[in-house]
Amino acid sequence: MEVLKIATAGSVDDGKSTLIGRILYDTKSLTTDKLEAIEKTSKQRGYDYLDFSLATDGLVAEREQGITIDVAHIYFSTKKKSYIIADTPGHVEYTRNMVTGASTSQASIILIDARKGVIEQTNRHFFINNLLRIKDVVVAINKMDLVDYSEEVYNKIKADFSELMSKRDYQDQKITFIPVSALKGDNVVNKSDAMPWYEGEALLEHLEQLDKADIFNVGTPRFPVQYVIRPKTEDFHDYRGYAGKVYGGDLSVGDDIIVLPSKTRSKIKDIYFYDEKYETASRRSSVTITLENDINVSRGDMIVKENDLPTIDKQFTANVCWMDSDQLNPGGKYIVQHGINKVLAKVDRINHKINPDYSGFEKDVTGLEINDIASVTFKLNKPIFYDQFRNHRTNGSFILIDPQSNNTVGAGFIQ
Ligand SMILES: Nc1nc2c(ncn2[C@@H]2O[C@H](COP(=O)(O)OP(=O)(O)OP(=O)(O)O)[C@@H](O)[C@H]2O)c(=O)[nH]1
Repeated sequence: MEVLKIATAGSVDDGKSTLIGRILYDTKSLTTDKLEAIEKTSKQRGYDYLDFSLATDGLVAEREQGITIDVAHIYFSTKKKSYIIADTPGHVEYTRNMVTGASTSQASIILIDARKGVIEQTNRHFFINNLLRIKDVVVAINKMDLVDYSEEVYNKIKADFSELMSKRDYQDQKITFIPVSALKGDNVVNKSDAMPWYEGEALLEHLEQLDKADIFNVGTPRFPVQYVIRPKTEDFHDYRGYAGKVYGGDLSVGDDIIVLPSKTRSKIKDIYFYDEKYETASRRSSVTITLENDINVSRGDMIVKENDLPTIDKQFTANVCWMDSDQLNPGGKYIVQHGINKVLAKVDRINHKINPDYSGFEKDVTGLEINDIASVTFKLNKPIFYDQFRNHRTNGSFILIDPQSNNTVGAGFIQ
């Protein structure tokens, strides 16, 4: 079943927990004991409604105590899709968590409290959605019940948000505005009668009809070889299979390919999934490939289509989100982990720091602090095969590892 990962980030009390709880409740994804606990606690607190924010309370409590949870993941399914909601707090000190949550998401929900409208955190959240090329963004204007379901309020927020949209550099992003009340359930899973002026879909209806082709970057296939399979048995004497996952596009039997870095040419002979043969390996599937020619392919090599090569270089510039309490400085040495390859890299220069609220750039920066986002140029001690992040999310991104502590200290998106 298709899996859709959605990033959410919001500021305190805009109703994110209630919205997620409402989705879980209306899709019947809550367990009976959880539901009973919500009913009981809501009653004890004297509410005449169910407090759905309690559905994600366990996660919230953990986060407040500072235990383990950086990004909480919530799972539910409908008949059509499986969903993963990556839930992060929206404050500036959580920028790195937002980046982590959003970097693997295909869609995102930006929540706005109808009474407050567009606030600073809305800017930051939208900026990260742009930086990470999230294709489908839902702007959910919540608490509509508290503004008398007013079309005027909705239109004003929509107009303010559209001003933000004029600042973004990623124009392919689809933005959908939905007026909701998470508490009352208006336009969350079910379409509401309270806002007859709104002609669009309810939030979940919108997510349900998102087409794979629209939200995933489909195009250029990249196949990093994770493992070379050479069974030394009589039956499979000449067998050499290359196991890995196809990223970004499909590969088919008969495709003319090139193996990097050797640039040897061949053709795809067979594609196996377990012991079944397939004509095509679609994007994100894990398969074993065999080639027509007997050539030398090792773990860490990449199989790509002949007419569609990535950049092969020892230098690149990337937008980096710095995640460590020690500064990143020019001259600093880190390990770039790009796919399964690890290469030693040196920070050549910090080009500029980017203010994540769309207030511009800062030049002449001497170091990056935790949660900073900046354009950084790296020099590597051997070439890697990369794409621009805008064209290929997997092959255009990497993590930075501190060679001493082995900690992940940053995430990067190649420009
Ligand atoms: N009237 C009304 N109240 C809402 C709505 N959505 C949320 N609330 C209330 O707003 C308050 C905050 O909601 P939460 O869901 O806890 O907000 P949150 O954004 O998850 O807050 P944090 O977890 O603290 O970040 C609660 O009292 C909710 O009952 C809504 O659509 N209408």
